[in-house]
Amino acid sequence: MEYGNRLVLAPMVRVGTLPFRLLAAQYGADITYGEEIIDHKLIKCERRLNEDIGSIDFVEKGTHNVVFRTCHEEKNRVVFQMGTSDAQRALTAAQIVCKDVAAVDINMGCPKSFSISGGMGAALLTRPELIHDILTTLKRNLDIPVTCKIRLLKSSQETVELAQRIEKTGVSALAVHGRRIADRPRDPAKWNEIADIVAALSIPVIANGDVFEYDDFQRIKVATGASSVMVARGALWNASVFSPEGKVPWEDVKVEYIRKSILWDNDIKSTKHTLKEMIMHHSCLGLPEGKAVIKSETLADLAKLYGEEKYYQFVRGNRLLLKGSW
Ligand SMILES: Cc1cc2nc3c(=O)[nH]c(=O)nc-3n(C[C@H](O)[C@H](O)[C@H](O)COP(=O)(O)O)c2cc1C
Repeated sequence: MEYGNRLVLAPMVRVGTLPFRLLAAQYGADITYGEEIIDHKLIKCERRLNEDIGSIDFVEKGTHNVVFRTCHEEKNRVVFQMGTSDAQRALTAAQIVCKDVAAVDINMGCPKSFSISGGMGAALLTRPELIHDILTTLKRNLDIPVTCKIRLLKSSQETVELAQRIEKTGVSALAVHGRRIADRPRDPAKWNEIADIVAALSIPVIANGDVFEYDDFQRIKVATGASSVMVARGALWNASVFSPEGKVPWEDVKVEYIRKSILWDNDIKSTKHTLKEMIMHHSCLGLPEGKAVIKSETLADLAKLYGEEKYYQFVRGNRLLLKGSW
């Protein structure tokens, strides 16, 4: 996997499932991260080939609960992001998916109490020995690239020192979200502090924070010196942000996303969540469209709401025929 000069879809919980990753790739994303999945959860899963839709599913044993779904088409660009606080457990989990993904990334930036109380996400930032243990264990035992994603520490110097320690573990790249743990999404990302890290490291740094337009890719590259850029909210609100030809209207992106959700039989909760985020940004959930999305219980309901019943029926009726084109 090449980490230089890439446009990257950021990991996003409940958003970054297979249809959204394929959507971002269709518009130009080179690397697409999956949503963070906790190691404990993955360890309970078994790999199943889903003959009906042509996907590879990691399903909680004894259930039909799909924890991670991928497909052959994205094998060379999908990054599995994991939440962990333990090297051995992280390895056991990574070994379950490593043959079906392009790379494994460890989330070291999540500030949510769920992550912190479990010693995961941003909690790792204060434990460099544990970071070292996790990354070197994965690196030694996996044949695919290992990376991690961090936030900024209190001072630029502290972040640079940590980044240098991370580089020494042999990771292939480092993604840096240019905010501190206590910062809110509305606080501006500190591109200048990402620049300090880029200057101090030899491995590719993936700059992340406040990219909303295609032109911002160039702006953040110039400001940070990073050649690769990661986008979260800009992509969530309009996945065509990756397109050099400029954005297409968000309504069109939305319908394309619904079609992909139908095609890949996405978890309705994920599809609804993603649609709600789009609608909240561009319109208002209190209007009829938002209310109808909230009320929808199945992909069939959403297909009906957006006039995609024919497509829904076509996909249901032609699964076997379509498989050849996946
Ligand atoms: C809906 C949503 C879900 C997110 N989930 C994750 C996640 O699973 N793992 C992670 O490392 N960061 C997660 N983040 C943080 C983003 O990956 C990214 O670092 C942050 O939003 C800053 O990028 P942006 O300014 O382009 O939004 C999430 C962000 C959003 C908006």
